[in-house]
Amino acid sequence: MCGIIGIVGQGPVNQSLYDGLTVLQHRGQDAAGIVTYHDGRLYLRKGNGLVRDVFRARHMQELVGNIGIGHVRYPTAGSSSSAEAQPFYVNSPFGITLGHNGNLINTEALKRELFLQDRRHINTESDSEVLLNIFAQELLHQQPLHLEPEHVFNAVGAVHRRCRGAYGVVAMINGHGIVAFRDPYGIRPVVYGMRETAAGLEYMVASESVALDALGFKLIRDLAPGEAIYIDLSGHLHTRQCAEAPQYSPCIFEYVYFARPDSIIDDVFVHKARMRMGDYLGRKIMREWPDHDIDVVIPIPETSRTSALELAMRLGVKYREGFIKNRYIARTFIMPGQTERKKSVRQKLNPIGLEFQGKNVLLVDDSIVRGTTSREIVMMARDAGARRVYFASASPPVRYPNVYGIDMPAAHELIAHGRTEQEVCEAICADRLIYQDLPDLVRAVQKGNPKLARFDTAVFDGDYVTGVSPDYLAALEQRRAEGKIAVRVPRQAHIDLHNTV
Ligand SMILES: O=P(O)(O)OC[C@H]1O[C@H](OP(=O)(O)OP(=O)(O)O)[C@H](O)[C@@H]1O
Ligand SMILES: NC(=O)CC[C@H](N)C(=O)O
Ligand SMILES: [Mg+2]
Repeated sequence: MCGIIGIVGQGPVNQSLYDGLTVLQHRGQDAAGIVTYHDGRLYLRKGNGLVRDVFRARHMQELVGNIGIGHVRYPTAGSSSSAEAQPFYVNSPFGITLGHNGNLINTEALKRELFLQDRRHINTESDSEVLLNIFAQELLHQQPLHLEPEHVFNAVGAVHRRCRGAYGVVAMINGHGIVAFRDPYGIRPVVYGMRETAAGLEYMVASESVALDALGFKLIRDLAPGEAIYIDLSGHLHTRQCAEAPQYSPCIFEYVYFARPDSIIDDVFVHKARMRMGDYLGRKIMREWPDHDIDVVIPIPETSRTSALELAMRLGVKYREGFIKNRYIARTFIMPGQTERKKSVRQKLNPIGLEFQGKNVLLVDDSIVRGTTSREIVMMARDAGARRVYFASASPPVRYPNVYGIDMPAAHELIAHGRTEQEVCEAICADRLIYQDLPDLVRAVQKGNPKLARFDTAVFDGDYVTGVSPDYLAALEQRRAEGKIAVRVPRQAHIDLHNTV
């Protein structure tokens, strides 16, 4: 899950882009990038690391201009190499830079087309570079001498026809403006807003509303699935539905884990959705285990806190922050590489012994994916003296790969794949395991916006909104096993094509 941002301002945007990216950091920790435009030139800085590590004062000073875009990356294609950090750049037509959140599922076919039909060279394994070139090629097809919104929207329409998969995109067209769009299913989120300044109105697009809040922008609305927004250099805003048959199906995992709780996505407060997840899970426990002997509910920080508190209230059981999180360790799940993830769980969380000693504890997490966290944490609870360790997951068993921008392309990595709930319980060494039911998860989100008739719930039920062939999934599994997807590349051990130092 990456984070994207774009600002058309009335003054320098470098600091606002930087600040916005730090607020979106939870969506991608592996690489970050900003590109600005000033007086006919683009200024790009990108590299591996957290936002605070990638941009030094000397870079910030060089990122001049009143318009720019930014990206934080969590790789789901190619490798973690800085050559695949975003925004990507292509020089024709106009000079376009692009940041992408999501994942394409027809990358290889598009890459072939780009070469055979358009003689375009793709220099990395990143699907985002392919997406950029498709957009660029389609813009070129419009043969625009003077770029009009019409041309931009036609190009986005063609992207929708050619690209399959998930994409929330922000792109900057040199000398013209910023365009953002969402795939026809709206799998990945994109919002936009505005800020009034003494010099005039400024516009911003971002993956999550929390980035707008932090910069003092007022949320206008989400982009609809398939819709594009184009803000030109003089600050005029244009929007257009560019897809032929858009169908709202946002990714439900944004609500479970990815998004910040203080964001509003597709008119649903993430915080409230998580509260309802906790409440519904509490009701399930009361239904199925009315004579439970839980003494205390303990969340596994960070994300499960919201749902765990509601769950405890529903059960009428004490809620205690029994694990303390080291605030300097980042999110574990989005780290590339299982060794790094595993090590981080223990570094990140430490139990407060007295909350566990002699008690039957119910540990609550938002999800169990690979089981890295739950396995370790159950053991830590036992080591801390718990009598019985029960585990509850605010989402259902994750049994199927994700192909839309979450790095779980292979079913064999998922602890619940091919296992019954009882077998997962045994695998994580818990005394009892309770999962949320899928209809309850859907209800928890949908209650915030009843107009959302469908979600992408593929990781739970294998129903992919874009359709995915078994062959494609088998090939992914194979490529992952060969270490070819989101591969961890040692930092500094590569050479890349374009980057400012
Ligand atoms: O079963 P797993 O493969 O371990 O994945 C699931 C865990 O990973 C995430 O936590 P993470 O540490 O990434 O972020 P958080 O601090 O926001 O909870 C998520 O909240 C679960 O705790
Ligand atoms: N998580 C994402 O959104 C990843 C974007 C893109 N597929 C990449 O790997 O860079
Ligand atoms: Mg967690």
